[in-house]
Formats: sequence, C-alpha cells, structure tokens
Amino acid sequence: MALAGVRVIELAGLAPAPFCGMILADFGARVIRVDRTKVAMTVDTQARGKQSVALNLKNPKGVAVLKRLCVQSDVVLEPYRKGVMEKMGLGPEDLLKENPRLIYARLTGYGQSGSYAKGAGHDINYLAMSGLLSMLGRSSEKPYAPLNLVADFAGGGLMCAFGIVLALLERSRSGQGQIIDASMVEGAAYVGSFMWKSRSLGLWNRPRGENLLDSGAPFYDTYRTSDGKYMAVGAIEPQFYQQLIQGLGLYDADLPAQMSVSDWPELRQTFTRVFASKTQEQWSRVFDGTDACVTPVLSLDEVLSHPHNQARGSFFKDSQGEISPRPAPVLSRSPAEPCHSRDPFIGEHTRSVLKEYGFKQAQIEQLLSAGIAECNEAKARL
Ligand SMILES: C[C@H](CCC[C@@H](C)[C@H]1CC[C@H]2[C@@H]3[C@H](O)C[C@@H]4C[C@H](O)CC[C@]4(C)[C@H]3C[C@H](O)[C@]12C)C(=O)SCCNC(=O)CCNC(=O)[C@H](O)C(C)(C)COP(=O)(O)OP(=O)(O)OC[C@H]1O[C@@H](n2cnc3c(N)ncnc32)[C@H](O)[C@@H]1OP(=O)(O)O
Repeated sequence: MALAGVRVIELAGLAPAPFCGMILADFGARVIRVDRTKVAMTVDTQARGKQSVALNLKNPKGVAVLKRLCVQSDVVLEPYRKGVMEKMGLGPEDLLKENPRLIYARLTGYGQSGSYAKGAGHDINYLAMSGLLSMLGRSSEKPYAPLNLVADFAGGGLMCAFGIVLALLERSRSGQGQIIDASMVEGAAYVGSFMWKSRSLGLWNRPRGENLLDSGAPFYDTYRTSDGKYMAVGAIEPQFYQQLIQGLGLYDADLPAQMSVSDWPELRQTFTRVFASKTQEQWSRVFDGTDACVTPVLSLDEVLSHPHNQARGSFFKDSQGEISPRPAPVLSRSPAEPCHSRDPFIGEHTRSVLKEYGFKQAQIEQLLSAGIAECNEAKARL
C-alpha cells in the first residue's frame, strides 16, 4: 500500500483527527492511537486499522512515554486546543529537536494563531467562519449546516491527511520533517474555493437558495416520489435537460425556458407533481441508462446493493457486518486495503506497542502497575 512503513502516532480526538488517522491507516500507514486511561468506551468511530495504547498524560512519566513514541515515528497527529501539547512539553520544538524527520500535524478549528486560536468550537462554527455556511440553505430559510461534513471531514481530516502526505513527499527529498497547521476554517474555505472563484460567472448573485446550484433551480434539486423516497436531479446542460423533460413525459413547448429564473417556481411545481406520480424504483427504471442526470437518493443501507456500487465494490461489510465506504480514490498498483476486523479496544495494544518501541518488560509492567499506562489485552480475548 502507498503508505506502508509510515508510523503515525494519533492522539485521540473527536472526529476530524480520527478520520485523518483512518485515511492514513486505510492506505497502509501504521497508526497508533493514544487514548486516555480509565475510559470505559472509545467514541472514535473512525478507528479502522488502528492500534490503541492507553497513557495517562497528566503524569510526566506518561508524557515521557509518548515522547519516546513520537521520536521514533514519522508523524504525530494532535487534535487539541492550541497550547495543550506545549504545556505537556510535547510541542513541535521539543519533538522536532529530537526527531528532525518528524511530521507534526496540528488539526484544530481556528489554526495556531489569531484571536480565536484558543477558543472551543465545532464543525458548525468553523463552517460559519469559512464563509460557506452563509451560502447553505433553502430560500428564505436560515443557514443550514450539511451534517458535520464540510469542516470536520473535508476541510479538517481529509485536508490534514493531504498535508501529511505532502510533507512525507517533501521529506523524501529534504530529509526533514515540518509542522502542519491545519485549520478547519481554512481547510473548509479552500475546499470551497469554487464559491469565491466562480462569483465572476454570476453563479451566486441571487439570495441563498435561489441560485443555479443551491436548490434555486428546479433542474438541480430533489423530488419526492410516490413511495415517499426521493430522486436527485442535476440536469444543468441543455442536452441533459432535454432528456429530463423527455423522461418526465413532458413537452418543451408546454414549459417555460429552462433558464428563465422568474419561471423557476412554476417549473418546480410541475416537476414536483410529475415525480410524485411514480415510485423511486419506477423513476430509476425510466432514467437509468439516460444522460438526464437523475439518480435515486439512496439511504446509507441501500448503497451496498445498488448494482453500480456493487459492480465497483464501492461499499463493503466488515467482520462485524457494518457497512462502510471503500477508501477512495482507487490506486491501480497500490490500492488501499481497509482492515475488516473490529476496532481496537482502548489500550488493547499498549504492551505490544511499548515493547516494539524498545521498552523493557519490567518498565512496561511498572508503567501498568502505576496506572500510567493501561492494557486491555484480556478484554480483547473475551
Ligand atoms: C461536531 C463534531 C463533534 C462530533 C463528535 C461526537 C460524535 C461526540 C462529541 C461528544 C460525544 C458524546 C459525549 O462524549 C458524551 C457521551 C460519552 C459516551 O462515552 C458516548 C456517548 C456520548 C453521548 C458521546 C457520543 C459522541 O461521541 C459525541 C456526541 C466536531 O466538530 S469535532 C471538532 C472539534 N474541534 C476540534 O477538534 C478542534 C481542535 N480541538 C479543540 O478545539 C478542543 O480539543 C475541543 C474539541 C474544543 C475540546 O476542548 P477540551 O477543553 O475538551 O480539550 P483541549 O483543550 O483540547 O485539551 C485536551 C485536554 O485533555 C488532556 N488529555 C488529552 N489526552 C490525555 C490523556 N491521554 N491522558 C490525560 N489527559 C489527556 C490534555 O492534557 C488537555 O488537558 P488540559 O485541558 O488540562 O490542558
């Protein structure tokens, strides 16, 4: 796999850093997540392919252990508020001094500088600060965050993984590590570059929810079918729009022009009425194989069995029967091979990892009996 041989220490976080670590693990990196001790259950649902070491970082000896892990690794990924790592003596200066090849990834909401740097926040706040949230939502409604996808995952976890891969690539030439300041505000904004750079086309001149791609246009929206499901319509170009009209059994001559914005409400009403006359499956049969750009809106459970997804193996079931998306993109020679077994228990690999990183058996037992480290191998065997 592409990242085989890369060792990553991921400090346990909420959602974006775990996703970043999972991407790296899916593509072959060895990812060791450092968890807290005395925690019954992990909230990391993005732990595929990772190992877990439990350390008490409130104890200087726990910090020393972590330092030793970082110094012998390629990447450290930290999801804390600005200053937390420095307070523990694990800031980039300390770690890079001992391991100049280390890539030190800091995944935060607001970045390492600026007046918000130390503030708490979540996806919705970062999205708001990126400018993008102001554009999301239906006409005459308040801004609406699309789950926590944009800042946490696209602008956060994914962008940070991209930064790590870039830094690894650069290190292969320079031999040097570096610090990655991954701000979710900036990552989200960067993902949304199109919104800024397409303003010159007049794409966003109208209020929120009344433009071509923000559910303003009737040919770029979702429609309810007679069985309570939905179809997604993205028939922008005239030649594709014609196929939409044809599939719906409508006639161009009876309809207003596609780009007549003032007629969009009327056109939407017509589409709404027609889509409500058949089931999702019936509409899929009408539009499959055409260029009308009409697809069923599938649920998370339905994606696995859709023939197209099935043919590509786009989703898979792990050993627990849980459905997940296959890692993307697909590399022809060294594709990702996602781990199919269950996620690690907290501290499941403490002993084995510490041993591998050069700790003597007696040292490990001491750390465990003092509660500085915690091992849950037994739980894993049950
Ligand atoms: C919208 C998303 C988040 C969605 C996540 C949800 C899925 C989950 C969020 C809450 C969960 C629920 C909750 O936990 C309650 C239940 C728990 C139960 O077990 C399960 C069910 C729950 C209902 C549970 C269910 C779900 O899991 C949840 C609903 C996001 O937007 S995520 C993005 C958040 N932002 C960032 O990541 C940006 C960077 N980080 C930060 O800004 C801050 O870390 C943050 C997130 C604001 C948190 O601030 P906080 O004050 O809590 O921490 P920090 O200042 O960063 O400091 C960390 C301190 O922890 C110490 N520490 C770290 N590791 C260890 C260790 N191994 N041992 C000891 N101590 C450790 C560290 O030293 C710091 O200590 P100090 O504060 O003393 O310096």
